[in-house]
Amino acid sequence: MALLEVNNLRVWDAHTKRVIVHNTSFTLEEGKCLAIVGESGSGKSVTCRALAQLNKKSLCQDGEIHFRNERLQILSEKQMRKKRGKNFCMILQNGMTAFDPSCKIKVHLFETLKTHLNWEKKRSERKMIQAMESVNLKNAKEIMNKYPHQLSGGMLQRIMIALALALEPDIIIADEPTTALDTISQCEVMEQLRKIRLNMNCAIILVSHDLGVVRNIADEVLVMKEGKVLEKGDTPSVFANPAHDYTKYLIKTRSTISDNFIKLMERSNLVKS
Ligand SMILES: Nc1ncnc2c1ncn2[C@@H]1O[C@H](COP(=O)(O)OP(=O)(O)OP(=O)(O)O)[C@@H](O)[C@H]1O
Repeated sequence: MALLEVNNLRVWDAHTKRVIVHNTSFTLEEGKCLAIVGESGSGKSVTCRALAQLNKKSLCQDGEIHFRNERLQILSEKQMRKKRGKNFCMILQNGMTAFDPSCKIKVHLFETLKTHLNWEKKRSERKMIQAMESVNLKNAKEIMNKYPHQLSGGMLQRIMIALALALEPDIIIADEPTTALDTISQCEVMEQLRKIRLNMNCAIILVSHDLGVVRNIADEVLVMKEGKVLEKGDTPSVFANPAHDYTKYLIKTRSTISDNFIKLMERSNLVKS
């Protein structure tokens, strides 16, 4: 049984009737990493948000999404809210937008852990210190007392990953989690994601423009263009024998950026053996 099964997912704009995601189907197995690739505007983020039913109200969706055989569309918003965080955890492009700028980091963290796990502050603090240390955030207590603008993009991204560690979700949906980061932080964030997966057997849906990273981390790849799935398959096969010219084009043009990145990972012994 697949952890997540998506059948004929379709998303459209209720006002313009424009279809943004066309009849998309895929499955995600327990503990596996599925990468969604495609150029800007191809519908990757809208697809990810549709899974967690987090698109704007002006976007409608149909099709079927089963999580552990449970059909998500029939759940109420309250039931769905419980699933987000505990079962699905989203790590977004820009950590800054995930946090309320007027609150200290700890407020967001403790509220999230209270909502999903019903933990009291003390327990949340203990768990977050442990999780933050495991993603190389030293002085966790001090960091939690800061406001988002007082921390770097890389730190905020790692805090989101630490929160995911604490929540122990079944699926992490990471939508271009390293876009806003410098190369060193990108490398660290990807490594942390891989660690989470290894240590918690957590499945990952990774949206990335960087085909070098995808090749390195993903078990399966889904190629999207103009809201349609052009190609999907296991990573080595897609890279060795891309069926579509568009996939060939992406592999050719989107892998070079990551050469330095891969070298850096190799140097730090972070590349998958
Ligand atoms: N709330 C919305 N209302 C109407 N159209 C939207 C909305 N959100 C996204 N779109 C449109 O849906 C299409 C797909 O957007 P999406 O953000 O999923 O692309 P993407 O592949 O993730 O791109 P990028 O790589 O740049 O993040 C785009 O044309 C975008 O303008």
